[in-house]
Amino acid sequence: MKPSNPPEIAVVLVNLGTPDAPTEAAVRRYLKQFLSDPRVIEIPQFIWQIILNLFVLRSRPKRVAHAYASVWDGDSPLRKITLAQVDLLQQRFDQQQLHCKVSVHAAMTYGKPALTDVLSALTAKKVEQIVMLPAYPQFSGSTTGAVFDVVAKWGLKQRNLPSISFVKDYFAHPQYIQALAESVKRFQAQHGKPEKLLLSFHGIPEPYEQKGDPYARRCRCTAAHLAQVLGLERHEWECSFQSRFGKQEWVKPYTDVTLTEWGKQGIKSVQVLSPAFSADCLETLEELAVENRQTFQSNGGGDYHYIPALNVDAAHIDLFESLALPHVQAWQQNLQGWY
Ligand SMILES: C=CC1=C(C)c2cc3[nH]c(cc4nc(cc5[nH]c(cc1n2)c(C)c5CCC(=O)O)C(CCC(=O)O)=C4C)c(C)c3C=C
Ligand SMILES: [Fe+2]
Ligand SMILES: [Fe+2]
Repeated sequence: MKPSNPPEIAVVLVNLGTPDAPTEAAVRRYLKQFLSDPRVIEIPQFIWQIILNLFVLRSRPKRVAHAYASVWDGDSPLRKITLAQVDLLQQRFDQQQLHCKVSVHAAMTYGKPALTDVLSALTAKKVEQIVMLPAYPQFSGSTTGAVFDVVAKWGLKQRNLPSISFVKDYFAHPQYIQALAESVKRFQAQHGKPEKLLLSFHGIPEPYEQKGDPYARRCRCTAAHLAQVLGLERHEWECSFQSRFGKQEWVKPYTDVTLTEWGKQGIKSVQVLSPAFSADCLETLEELAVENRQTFQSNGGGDYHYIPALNVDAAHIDLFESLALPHVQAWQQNLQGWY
């Protein structure tokens, strides 16, 4: 028997997550959830939970809440931009000649809108085809892997499961590289070409890479593709890693160390792009745009500019559409007998 309504396909754009408010209490709640994920912190949980609760969650939330307050724009930039991306992607699917209804949703691995709530709401609406689009250009177990985990854990509690497909990542997708290149060219048309372009990616602990996480290799690959499309000589750009957390070694070179060295060398102008972030957030608007400027300039460096993330650029939404559309079309084929 056919269902009375035509089937609906859902696309879920997932990002990391962010606190509900720029307050110490909200940041503590968010960090507790985020940093309790064994995908993020690979220390045995019984030891880590003691360190987390006795030390990290006592000292870090106050400082980090202050940083969030400095970038808060009525809401967390990460959530605001993700919601805007979803609206634009919905408009794209509304314009497609498809037989099924396609609905686009925002979700976060930690915080709100919670991915588990989005999945439950979709199944309550009898949506049986879901395309997961984690907005991480470079796969890492600590980010995209964590999205898989949330979906799998949610699935453990469901008697009737939807069909779910995943976009793994898009670190060398020509539309992604082209969108980054165009954003750099647009920025440089206004601000001129710098002596150095720094491609600064969020880091991961070095042992994660040694154990097989492909993230840092994919970042280096994105950087090399982008430099090639921009026609840069090797001395004109560098790839580095930022946002270290904890005491262990992270993948290198470090962004702050690179900027310190460049400052000391008297580099006159630097532009920084952060291709791992699909939306501007604390790590770009505060750490890159403010903290690292200070690091570079206090060490003798000159002009410093942060180039915004792809955010709601039309080329970025085009890319999301290209990534999700083949999955939507495949589901539509499967559903053909239903309408
Ligand atoms: C071991 C800790 C961490 C790993 C591994 C890690 C990987 C990782 N994170 C992102 C993207 C984002 N991270 C953000 C914030 C953030 N990241 C960590 C720690 C690790 N990240 C912390 C503790 C925080 C919170 C802020 C702080 O306390 O310093 C954000 C921003 C969220 C926001 O609200 O704006 C993003 C986005 C990637 C891509 C990644 C590895 C691939
Ligand atoms: Fe992070
Ligand atoms: Fe940071």
